[in-house]
Parts: sequence; structure tokens; C-alpha cells
Amino acid sequence: MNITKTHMEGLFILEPQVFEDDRGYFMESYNAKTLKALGVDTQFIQDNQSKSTYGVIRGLHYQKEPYAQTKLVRVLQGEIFDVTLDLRKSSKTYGQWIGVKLSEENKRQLLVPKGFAHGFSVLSEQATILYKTDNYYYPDYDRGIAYNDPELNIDWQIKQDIAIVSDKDKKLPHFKNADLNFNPITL
Ligand SMILES: Cc1cn([C@H]2C[C@H](O)[C@@H](COP(=O)(O)OP(=O)(O)O[C@H]3O[C@H](C)C(=O)[C@H](O)[C@H]3O)O2)c(=O)[nH]c1=O
Repeated sequence: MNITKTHMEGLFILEPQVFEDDRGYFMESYNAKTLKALGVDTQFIQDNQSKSTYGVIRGLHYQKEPYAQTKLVRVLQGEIFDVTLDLRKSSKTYGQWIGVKLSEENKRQLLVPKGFAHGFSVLSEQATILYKTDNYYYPDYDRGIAYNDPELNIDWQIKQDIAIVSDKDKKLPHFKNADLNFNPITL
């Protein structure tokens, strides 16, 4: 497993070891030991899977405390531009976002700690993603930030005029008006 620390505390890019042979390939797509070695001591309790077509943007979403979620995101089919936004007020990268291409080909995974908003755009004809969370879905605690917030100026790597966004996501607040209550993270 190749692990890349990003400049955002706790946000890692994981690349599992792939064993290829004339049948295809095998890889351990998840191993709790790997996360423990990173100091990420959490129990994933829910798997989510979504399929989207080219140009879809889902997000930016997060759950408020006490149901904030760590996420382990990977792509089963296609390619996405995965964006995370640091909402942790005490973090030195507070208010900053980072985008990473995750794909069936590169088999990269993103380990997103609690305190981030998460979203992605679909760069391939279709994309199926699977992600683990360490808290259940609590709709009353589900929050979001506008994908097209001009102050964030996120480049989703697709033309904005073709973006396919849910009605719910179209109504999300800008970052400066977002409902954040992440306890200051002692880093
Ligand atoms: C997240 C979630 C949703 N739902 C139901 C609620 C809606 O009836 C339906 C679609 O939900 P939503 O439009 O919020 O789905 P996405 O836009 O893909 O949301 C996800 O998008 C970004 C990328 C994320 O990181 C979040 O985990 C998640 O919010 O599934 C559930 O039943 N359980 C769940 O855990």
C-alpha cells in the first residue's frame, strides 16, 4: 500500500498493492491494519455506493457533530475529480480545498477525516463510487456547501454549464454562511 500524506492534516491518498496475472488482478481494497498504522483508529460501519453520469457534481456534503463522518472513498468504475474542503476552524488549511483524480485505473483511494466537506465531479461517461463511513446517515445532521461558491472557486474539471446537480445541492449555502460546528481539532 502506497500512502501519500497531503498538505491537509489527516487527509491521505492510498494506493493499494495490485497483484496482476494473466487472469486479471487482485488487491486488498480495505485493511483496517493500514489505517491503524496511519493512526486512524475508527470503525467503518456503513458502505455507500453511487453511480453517476458524466458532468454530475455531488456535494459538497458533510454531517454535523456528533455524527461527523470519516470517509474512505474509491472508484469502482470510471473516473471522478474528488474534492474535499477543510471545515476545521483550528486547522492551518481551514477553508482550503484539494482535488484528486480517483479512477478505476489508478485505484487511488482518499481517506477523508471528520471535519471535511466532500464532493466529486464525474469525468468519465459514467462513474460508480464506493465509500465507507464511520457514522450512520443522520439526515437531520446532513449539511452542505455550494459547489459553485465563488469564494472557493473550485475547478471541477468540467464545464460549469453542463454540470448536473441535484435540486438539494443547488440550494446549499456558501461557505461563509455554512452551518459549521466542528469542535476545534487539537492537531
Ligand atoms: C448519504 C445518504 C443518502 N441517503 C439517501 C437520501 C436520499 O434520499 C438519497 C440520495 O441522497 P443524496 O442526494 O444526499 O446523495 P449524494 O448527493 O450522493 O450524497 C453523498 O454525496 C457526497 C459525495 C458525500 O460524500 C456524502 O456522503 C453524501 O451526501 O439517498 C441514504 O439513505 N443514506 C446515506 O448515507
